[in-house]
Amino acid sequence: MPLSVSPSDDGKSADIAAEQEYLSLLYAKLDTERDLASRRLTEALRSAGSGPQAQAEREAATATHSDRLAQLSSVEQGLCFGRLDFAEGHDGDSPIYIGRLGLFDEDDDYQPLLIDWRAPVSRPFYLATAASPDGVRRRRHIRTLTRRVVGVDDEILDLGSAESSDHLGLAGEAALLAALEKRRTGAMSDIVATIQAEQDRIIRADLGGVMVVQGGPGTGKTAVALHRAAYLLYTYRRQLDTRGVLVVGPNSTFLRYIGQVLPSLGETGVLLSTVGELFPGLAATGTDSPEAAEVKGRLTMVDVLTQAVRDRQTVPEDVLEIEVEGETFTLDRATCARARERARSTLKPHNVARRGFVDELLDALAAQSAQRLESVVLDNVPDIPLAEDETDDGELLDARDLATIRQELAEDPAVLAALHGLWPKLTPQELLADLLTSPDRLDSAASGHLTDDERDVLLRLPGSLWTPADVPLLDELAEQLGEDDTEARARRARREREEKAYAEGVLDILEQDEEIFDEERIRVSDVLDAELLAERQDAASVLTAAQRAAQDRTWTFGHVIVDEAQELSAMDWRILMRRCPSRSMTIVGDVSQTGSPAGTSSWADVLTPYVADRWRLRELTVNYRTPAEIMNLAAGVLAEIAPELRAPTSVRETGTEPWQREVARDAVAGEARSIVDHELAEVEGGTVAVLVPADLEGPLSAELAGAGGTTAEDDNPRVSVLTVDRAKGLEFDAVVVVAPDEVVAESRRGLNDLYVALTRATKRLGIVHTGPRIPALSGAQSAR
Ligand SMILES: Nc1ncnc2c1ncn2[C@@H]1O[C@H](COP(=O)(O)OP(=O)(O)OP(=O)(O)O)[C@@H](O)[C@H]1O
Repeated sequence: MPLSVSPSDDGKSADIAAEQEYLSLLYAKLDTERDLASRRLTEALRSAGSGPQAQAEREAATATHSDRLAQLSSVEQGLCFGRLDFAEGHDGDSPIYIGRLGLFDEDDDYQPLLIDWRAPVSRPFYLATAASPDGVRRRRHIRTLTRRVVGVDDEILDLGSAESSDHLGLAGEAALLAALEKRRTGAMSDIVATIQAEQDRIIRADLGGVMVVQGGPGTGKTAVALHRAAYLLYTYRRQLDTRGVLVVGPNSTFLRYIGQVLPSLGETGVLLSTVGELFPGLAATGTDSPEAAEVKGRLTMVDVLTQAVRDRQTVPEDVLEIEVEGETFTLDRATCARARERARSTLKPHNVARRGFVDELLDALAAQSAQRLESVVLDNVPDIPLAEDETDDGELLDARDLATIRQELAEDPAVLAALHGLWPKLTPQELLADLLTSPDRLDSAASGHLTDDERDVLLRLPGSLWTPADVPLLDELAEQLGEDDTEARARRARREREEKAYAEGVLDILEQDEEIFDEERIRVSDVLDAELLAERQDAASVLTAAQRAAQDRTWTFGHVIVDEAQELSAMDWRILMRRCPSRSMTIVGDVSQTGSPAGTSSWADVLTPYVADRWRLRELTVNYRTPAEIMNLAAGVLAEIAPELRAPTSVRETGTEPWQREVARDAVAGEARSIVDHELAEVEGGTVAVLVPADLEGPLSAELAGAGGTTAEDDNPRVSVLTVDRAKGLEFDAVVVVAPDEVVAESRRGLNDLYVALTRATKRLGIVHTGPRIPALSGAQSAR
């Protein structure tokens, strides 16, 4: 039975007063820590000293203190939210307080005043039950508003209460229900005070390997994924600080929605990104037709791109003539084909293998030039008898002369143009734009891989915007094309040599100091060598791993978390796997909510190519968002999508049934405002979403402009008009689904989009039919 909401007991004034005293002490401590961090930051910014060492130290200190300051400021709201009291005889009888970060008392041997929710000792707060109390006698949720305690909710964990406990096994029911009943603001909140046991086990799972979290709508997958990022950064700080954590979401609306959760947990070292943003310097602002996106997402595109690259490595039909300063040089087909074969056989990427191809053809041209020079000389110089000690090797030009000739040819514009024509140096953007705008190139590359119709959907006009589905293709090409970085590498090696020499100098100075003061001490060089020191200096850069990663296509992350993972195409998975060679990943999603035609309905299908069967599955089964009345209706739709799947169990009921009514298609826009105003009044300041088929989005957005006081610039609007794909992962207090038959008809995956639409509401759901009714929705009550 789902729970009903009952007003929590705020009458425990003595308890509240006692907790207030402790909370005030914690905030006083927080203020002291903040002052300290702020003073240290000011000192670091003012610190004198020039030279690379002083500068690196200043930057590192500035970064450390400003991070600390940001962390201390981010925990202002809800600093402490829990307390555990232990049974007699349990080691450490005194209660512990649990909060957003750890605070310690320096004057009392660093006794903990507040324990970070991620620390192992906090765990019983989330896991202890009456049946398995783990030494806990009482779990107390402390509710606060700004710095004031406004209520406490206690659970006594003894066997007597075990029998009466709810079958969902919820921890801290009163606090949980209070959190779930809150009006939605349009931005996701953290759940740190009310994480449930099945969620906690996922959040704290080991770092390594691939873990898939499958769960129905509203089971907290997104919340769990974000708290897991915070947990991993806390627990594996050293490992993850340098490589960072990547959280991938389906679109920028979703990323905005979840954007505040990690900062509110004091974590800023995470890169939030869509797949479409993973190619630095490129904005994928265009949109593909669903058909084009689906074709671009197929794995076979790797073969198409491989062929497209090979097609750019050409040889002349017969003989290529090159005019250099009035003389004609030639490259015949056989010479070029030989050079191409040898370059390809190195298996190096196109731009790197090009060097070998060019070298070989330059040799051929230089040999022609040398031959000509020699015959000119021989034709014009009379035979001179050799001296006794001379031999005739038949060569008039030595190696240096040949090198000069070759160099001159290599710089000649006509030669450069000819070599470029045969094997051009290419960027991914150049190649893909050429491919998608040229029917001939596309025909050649896609032959044997795509049908004519599939090729046609890929073709586009020159100058078209890049789309998110192009990004994995560009990334693939970046790998296949490579970069001829010979010069950049030489520069880097030079810089590294200089840094190492400098670091050796620093070590020498330190060692001299040590010799003077203490001959017995371990030497610096025993624990630190010059290479390590040089590396540290580099790592001391002020940029966080997430910031550096955002600028570097080849960056690999310490851990990757993928949300709404069911939507990703096979090509999306390729780019993500490339960013995470360690395969330390958390993948969350729901295969019954897949909307994208390129997405998946099987985790095994997408993962097997990368990790075979070495991935573990965890499931979430309780729906925290959608009340039972709405979920009952949605469950009918799920039964038609996948009869073998069970809808998650709703944690609460509201007593409000979903409503439905009919409105003529051409009257919907006219009726929209009164429907929305009614819903706004019902949710008393909460949010309302109108979910529509694509061609009603424009008219209804225009009609509802300004509804609920929403302006076009609002990041968190009170009223949103959205197609279902854009509402994925989001939630609203009231949802109105307009023209469900059209939503189903335009979805390439049948009823999945409708299932997503029905499960976005936290309180109220309405359905406006403009056409034939969908049988699975017959359970909704008729209204007005
Ligand atoms: N333990 C919890 N305590 C309080 N709120 C929770 C808890 N777990 C989940 N929620 C809330 O339930 C709602 C749904 O969570 P979330 O969006 O993470 O679900 P989801 O599984 O990602 O849903 P969907 O697949 O439908 O997008 C959110 O408002 C979230 O804050």
